[in-house]
Amino acid sequence: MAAQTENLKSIPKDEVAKHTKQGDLWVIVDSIVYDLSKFGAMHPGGIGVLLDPEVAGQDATTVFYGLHRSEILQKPQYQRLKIGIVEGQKPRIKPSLPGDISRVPYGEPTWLTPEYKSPYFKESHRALQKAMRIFVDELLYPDAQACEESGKRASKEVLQAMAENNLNRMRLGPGKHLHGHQLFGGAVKGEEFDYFHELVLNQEISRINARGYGDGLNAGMVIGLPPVWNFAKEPLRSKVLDEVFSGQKVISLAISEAFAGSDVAGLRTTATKSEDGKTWTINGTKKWITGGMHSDYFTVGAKTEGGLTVFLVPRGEGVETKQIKTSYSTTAGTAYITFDNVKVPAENMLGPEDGGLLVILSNFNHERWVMCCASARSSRTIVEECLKWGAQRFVFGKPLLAQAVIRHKLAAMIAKVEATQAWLEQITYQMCNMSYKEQSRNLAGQIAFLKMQSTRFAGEISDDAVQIFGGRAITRTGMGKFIEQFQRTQKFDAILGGAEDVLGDLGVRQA
Ligand code: HEM
Repeated sequence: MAAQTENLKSIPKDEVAKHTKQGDLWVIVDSIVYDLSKFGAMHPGGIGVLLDPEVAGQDATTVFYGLHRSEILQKPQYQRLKIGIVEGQKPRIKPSLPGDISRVPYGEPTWLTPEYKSPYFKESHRALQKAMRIFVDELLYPDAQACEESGKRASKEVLQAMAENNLNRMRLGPGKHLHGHQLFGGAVKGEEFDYFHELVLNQEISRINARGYGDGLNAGMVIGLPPVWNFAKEPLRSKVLDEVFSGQKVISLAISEAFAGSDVAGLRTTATKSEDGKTWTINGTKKWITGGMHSDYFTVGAKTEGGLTVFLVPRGEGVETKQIKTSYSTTAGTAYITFDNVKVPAENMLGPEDGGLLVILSNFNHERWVMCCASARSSRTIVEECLKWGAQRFVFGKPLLAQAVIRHKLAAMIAKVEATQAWLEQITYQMCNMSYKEQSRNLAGQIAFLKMQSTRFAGEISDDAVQIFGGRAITRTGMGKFIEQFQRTQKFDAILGGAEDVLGDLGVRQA
C-alpha cells in the first residue's frame, strides 16, 4: 500500500478544487486525490451526492468514512481512480494487511494485545495464530464472502489448502492423529498441539464473518468423524480417517430428525439386522444435517431392538439429500436426508449394538466447546465493528461515541465479550490438564453453562449492535454487513449442540 502512494504525483489542493463538475470531478479521501469523472455515473450512491459543494473538489474524508467500509478503497477496481496525493500531506489511515492484528481496543483477545500478558499462550500458539490469520485473510475470507452470497460450497482451492496444512486433522483436537505431522508448515508440532492451539484455530476461522460458510467448511466433520475415530474397527477406521483428513471425502453427523432434536431417545429412524447378522437395513429421515449436501459419509443414529445404535452410512443406493433453506446461506449444505432400505455391512457399526447413546454423547463436550470458541470470537468482531462505527459516524455534528447512550451499550458489550473469553480460556486450561474421562465428569456442566452464557450474550450484543447501526444492521452490503450477518445467524449457536435451556438444565442437574 505504501508503494502505491509513493508513485502518486503531488497535486496542490487548489488544483483539486477546480474539478467539481459531472465529467470532470475530483475528490480527496485521506490525502489521496480520486478522479471520479467517469466513475461518478456508476457510483452506487449516485452522482448527486458527489456533486455536493462540500464533496466535489474538496476533502471528503469524514463524509466518506461515515458511509463506506474502508476496505472499499483497497479493491483492485478502484485503484485506477487514484491520481495523486495532496501536496504536503500524508495518508493517516493505515489499511490493514493480511495477517495484521487489530489495533481497535478490544478488537483482539487480551493475549493478542501487546500490552497484556497471558499465562496460557506459548510461542507455538502465537506461531499458529500468525499462520492462521494470514490463511484466513488471504484465502478463507474472500472465498467465504463470495460463497455466503452465491450459496455455493467452499472452493476446491480452499478445501485442498485445508487438507495440505492438516487443518482437518487439527479440528478434531489434540491426539495421536496429529503426531508426526507438519501442522501449518511446521508452525506447531503434532505432539505439542493442545486445546489452546485448537482454540486459536477455531477463533481465527470465525473471523470470516460468514456463519453459513463456516458451518459448511467441514463443521460436519468435527462432529461426524469422532465416532469413527473412537469407535470404528480397522481397516474401516483408517480408510475413512485418511479420506476425510486428505479432503477426498466429506462426512457429517446425522442424528436430529423432524420428530426429535435434543430428545435423542425419540428418534424414529430404524436399523434392522439381517438373520445372518452381516447386514443392517436402515430406514428413516434426518433433518438439519449440516454439510449433508456435500457429504460422502453420514454418521447415523438409528433405533435398534434394545436401544440406539450408530452406523457409518456411505452415500449410495437409497440415500437421498435435499437442501434445506435455513436463515443462513446454502453454502452450509444443510440437508434433509432420507434412507430408504439402505444396506450397510455390520462392520460399519460404530460402538456397541444398542450402545449408541454413549457414542453420541461422548463428543458433546468438545462440540460445545468449539461452538463457544466461535461464538466468543464472532461477538468480539461485532464489538470491534461498533467501536469503529461509533468513531467514524458523525451525528448531530459529533461522532456517535460522543453520545452517552452509545457508550453505555458498548460498555455492556465489551464486558460480556471479555468475560466470555476469560471463562473460555480458563475451561480450556482445565481441558489441557484432564483426561477425556475427567473432562466428561468435571467439565460437562461448566461447558454447558459457558455455551448457554456465550450465546445469550451474543444475542444481547447483537441487539445492541443493531440499535447502534440502525438501518445498516439489516442491510447485507456496506458498513453494517457483519452486523446484519451476525443478527441473522447468531441464533444457530444457541440451538446447535444443545439449546440454551437444555444446557442450563444439564449443568444444574450435574451439580
Ligand atoms: C472515492 C471514491 C468512492 C468510491 C470508490 C465509492 C464507492 C462506493 C460503493 C462501492 C458504494 C456501495 C457501498 C455498499 O456496498 O453499500 C458506495 C455507496 C455510497 N457512496 Fe460512495 N464511493 C466513493 C466516494 C463517495 C463520496 C466522496 C461520497 C460522499 C457523499 C459517497 C457517497 C456514497 C453514498 C451516500 C453511498 C450510499 C451508502 C448507503 O447505501 O448506505 N461516495 N460508494
